[in-house]
Amino acid sequence: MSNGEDKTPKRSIEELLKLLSTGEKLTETEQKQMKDYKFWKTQPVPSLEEKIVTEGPIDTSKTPEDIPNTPFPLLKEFEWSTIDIENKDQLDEVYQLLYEHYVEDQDGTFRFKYSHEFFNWALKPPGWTKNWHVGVRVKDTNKLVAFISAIPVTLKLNSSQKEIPSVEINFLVIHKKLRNKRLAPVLIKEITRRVNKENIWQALYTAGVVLPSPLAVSRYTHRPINWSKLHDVGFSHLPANQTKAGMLAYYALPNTTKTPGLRELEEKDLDETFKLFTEFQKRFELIQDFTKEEFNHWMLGGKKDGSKSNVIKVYVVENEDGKITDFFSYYLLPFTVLNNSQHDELGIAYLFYYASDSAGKDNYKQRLNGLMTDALITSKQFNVDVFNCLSSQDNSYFIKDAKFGSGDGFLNYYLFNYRTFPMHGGIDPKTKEVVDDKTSGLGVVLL
Ligand SMILES: CCCCCCCCCCCCCC(=O)SCCNC(=O)CCNC(=O)[C@H](O)C(C)(C)COP(=O)(O)OP(=O)(O)OC[C@H]1O[C@@H](n2cnc3c(N)ncnc32)[C@H](O)[C@@H]1OP(=O)(O)O
Repeated sequence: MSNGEDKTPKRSIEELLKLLSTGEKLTETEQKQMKDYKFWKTQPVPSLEEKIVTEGPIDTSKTPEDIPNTPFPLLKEFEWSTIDIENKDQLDEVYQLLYEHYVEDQDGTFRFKYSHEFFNWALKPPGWTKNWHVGVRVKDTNKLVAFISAIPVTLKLNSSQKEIPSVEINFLVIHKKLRNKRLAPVLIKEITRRVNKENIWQALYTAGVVLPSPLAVSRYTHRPINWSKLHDVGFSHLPANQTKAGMLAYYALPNTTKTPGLRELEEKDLDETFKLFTEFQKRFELIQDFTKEEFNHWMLGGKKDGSKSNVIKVYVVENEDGKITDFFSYYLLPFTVLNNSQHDELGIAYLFYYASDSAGKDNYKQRLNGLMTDALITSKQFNVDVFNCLSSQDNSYFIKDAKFGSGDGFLNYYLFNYRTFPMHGGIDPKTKEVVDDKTSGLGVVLL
């Protein structure tokens, strides 16, 4: 390290990704056996060693009437609190809890910089209900110390073409001081109760930790956009045989996009883009079966007043005949950087949904590479420093060529109360390396 450089310990970019995958270590958790999952072994999920022979729901015995009307008991110091995220103060409390406790960063240097706009997008898709934004408070002080959320989704498995009314579970968080006290199972049971009461029996969720039992595993990859800033904040180290100038040159991107007809999505494009997307999604084994209304929500960032979203960015390609042939989208969720003299924020983009009518054709790989390079280029104007994507979807067609590097964070995908055959998550099951040019089974993107 040269004189005058920041004293922040240098983290490899791999460690950044680990951080983004909520800091779980695969090797430790992998060793845990089914009998050790005291909570999960009681739940309707496939066990770790189970060979799936038929797909379908696990427990079909219950009806909403069988489900208790009252919340699960909590220790007497705590109480349940349904969070009204339309109330600014309550939304602030969720923000604060996630800001301080969601990311497992040992020295507390990096934190997700959520915004109200982000939550309005993530937690309020069509059909959302306040009842599924579940908090736990300390009775004495009213302090919010835990949270879990569900949003309604319809899932579809290519194998059966069956629609599965479900929820997506996300933003499970417990205050650091209340960890390892078995509160997570109580939160999970309570959200299950609330969802079951609405006659929904399946859920999709992802986690860095290995639980019984992942239906697929994918890997985080990241593409430096502003390498020198990543280096400044300690995310990227300089490889021994490289110079800073060499790294900058390697990751340099043009200022203008290359795909003819590429432009930002406008509301008038939504119908056509939705059709293109729905067709494209048939490639994958597990998808969210979006309604038009849901698609509009996710693409417009939940904005109803026609103003532009600061969270989700969507671009379409319109050909010479005025037809939408491709689109891509990514969302922005920056990190706040603490204790750094040069930077207080790190811009991070996450690849979201995309589609191309060249899928399955000879030029598909080339087309996708062009589109993703354009995605990287467009992201510069939103101060993105690193662009992330998983090895899911068709991402292995461009990850390597577009200079995404593999992180050591992995993301496990789970279905609650449903058995499916294992799906390809874009990595080699043995080496865990991102494969080349192979459609994964995963057509779902969770925030
Ligand atoms: C039909 C409707 C169904 C709806 C529900 C569907 C299921 C939804 C499932 C939730 C999907 C969430 C999706 C996301 O949001 S994934 C993001 C999770 N959040 C974080 O990583 C933020 C930082 N960490 C924390 O806040 C805590 O460490 C959490 C809250 C994660 C655990 O708190 P804590 O560390 O204090 O532990 P405990 O003593 O209370 O409890 C220990 C038990 O909890 C099991 N555990 C640990 N981590 C997870 C995890 N990420 N998913 C599921 N289970 C998990 C663990 O194996 C053990 O069970 P078992 O090993 O003994 O069996």
